[in-house]
Amino acid sequence: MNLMFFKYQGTGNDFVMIDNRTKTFPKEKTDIISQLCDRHFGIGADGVILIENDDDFDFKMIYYNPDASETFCGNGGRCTVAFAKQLGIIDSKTHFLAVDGEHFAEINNSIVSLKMIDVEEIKIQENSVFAYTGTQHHVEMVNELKDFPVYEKGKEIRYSYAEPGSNVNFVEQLNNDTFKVRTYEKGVENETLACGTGVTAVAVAMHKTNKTKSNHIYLPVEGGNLEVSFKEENGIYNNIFLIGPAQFVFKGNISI
Ligand SMILES: N[C@@H](CCC[C@H](N)C(=O)O)C(=O)O
Repeated sequence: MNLMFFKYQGTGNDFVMIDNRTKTFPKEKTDIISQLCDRHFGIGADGVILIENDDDFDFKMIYYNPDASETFCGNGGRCTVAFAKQLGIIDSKTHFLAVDGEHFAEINNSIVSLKMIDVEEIKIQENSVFAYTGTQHHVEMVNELKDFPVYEKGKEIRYSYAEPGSNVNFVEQLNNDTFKVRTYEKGVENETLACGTGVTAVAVAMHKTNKTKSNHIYLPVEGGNLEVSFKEENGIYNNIFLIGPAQFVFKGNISI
């Protein structure tokens, strides 16, 4: 079968995007997902995203990690909004459905502001924080993040959580509202250049543990700069927005 794909990236977190409104993508063949993401034998990506029709929303986003596990992806969500605009499904504002629920978003000159789910689950642990932001995130502060062994330590911590495990974010505070982040992603099983649900977890974790009083946080990552703004009411974080660039890279056809 010949498959048309679009490649997008958001702060270096890159995705193969497929317009599956015709429902022709063979979802049951999970090895195809890994093949498409393979950087040597496929297109190369941190995940695969399908856009499908939905009766009640502008579209439905389906996200797969390279190991074919399904979850939500923040940068993927931002890229999906840009892709929906390129396909002519939306103009500048949208309301769409994903595995973690509904999302609102707005796109202006390739900058996508994506409303994330409310964060109710924030667990303060001995030297870290765990937060659920559409997927599982461990947040830990370290010194000298530039030289920190993100892959080795991330892999160890990722498997210390019960199935499905957790993504692992290492953080260094740069000033009162700015935190540098490097993330080990489960499902990719490696460090990626950025993680949207990850920086969202970092922003709420830093606020919750009084590392910042700001509700608009700047998050430099390996692939660029992200921002997260939020409101906090009785320990629950709502009106959370993940903000950053989402860019089309190229399109093509691949035989699967
Ligand atoms: N890069 C993503 C997160 C993708 C999902 C993650 N690997 C998981 O399994 O939870 C993001 O931008 O949020």
